[in-house]
Amino acid sequence: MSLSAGGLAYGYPERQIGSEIELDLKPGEVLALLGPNGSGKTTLLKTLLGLLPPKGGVLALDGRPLAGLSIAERARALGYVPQAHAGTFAFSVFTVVLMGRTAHGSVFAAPSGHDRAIAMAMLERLGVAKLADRPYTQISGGERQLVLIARALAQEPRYVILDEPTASLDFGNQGKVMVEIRRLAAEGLGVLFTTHDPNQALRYADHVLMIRDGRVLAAGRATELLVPERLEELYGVGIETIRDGEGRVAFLPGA
Ligand SMILES: Nc1ncnc2c1ncn2[C@@H]1O[C@H](COP(=O)(O)OP(=O)(O)OP(=O)(O)O)[C@@H](O)[C@H]1O
Repeated sequence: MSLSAGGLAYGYPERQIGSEIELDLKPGEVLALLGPNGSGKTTLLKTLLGLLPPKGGVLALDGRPLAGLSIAERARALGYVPQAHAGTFAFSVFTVVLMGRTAHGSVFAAPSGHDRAIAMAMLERLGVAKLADRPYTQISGGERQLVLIARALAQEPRYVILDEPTASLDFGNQGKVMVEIRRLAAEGLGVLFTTHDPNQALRYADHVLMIRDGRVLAAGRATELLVPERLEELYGVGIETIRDGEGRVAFLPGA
């Protein structure tokens, strides 16, 4: 069981962004994807989700080629939390989360009581149940991010893919979301997230995939890969390492 890519080339119709990507995300595991701006992280996520067709190589979900799965099968397996943008339509927050349930029913069927209960439970889990009746267009960027996570979880997927899930969150909510990510893995989901913060990857991810210019720079266990030399190579800046008395480290950019 895994979400895997082998020799994957990916990009847009007119433009290849990355190639030779090897990736294997197992249930119960957290994988952090790190790379400089424009290195191809979001495009890779969209390819793993089946939103962009691969330009080469193999993509498989639990051993089956991703391209052979129906949209509904994919939606039941893979939850996606995109970077939060202001919505166009003033659906209520509750309706946005309820949309995550369409993966489990007919697009035309009315949501069941069970669907509504799950949507509300996920809003509560993310601490935003009080926003349920508010228009999605009239909540803050950070609140939108939490609502999008609730929507992905309402899908009850086996894998969750999050694009910079903490980018617009305050310090407290960053911690809350990262703890939630660990909790999802403990419940058996495979979790893949992108981040610009190596400290977050070190603290919350089991494995790390570093990409630069669409190529794998390094892949492996977070504790082994997240060292200053490697981060300097990835980001092209000096890195300062802070250590506490118990051997824990944190990194600061621009040393
Ligand atoms: N729709 C598109 N068509 C063509 N090229 C695109 C498109 N969207 C993004 N790109 C290009 O693809 C490359 C990778 O972009 P991508 O968004 O995947 O990077 P990223 O690593 O997620 O960046 P960031 O950390 O800044 O969010 C960039 O050069 C970008 O300009």
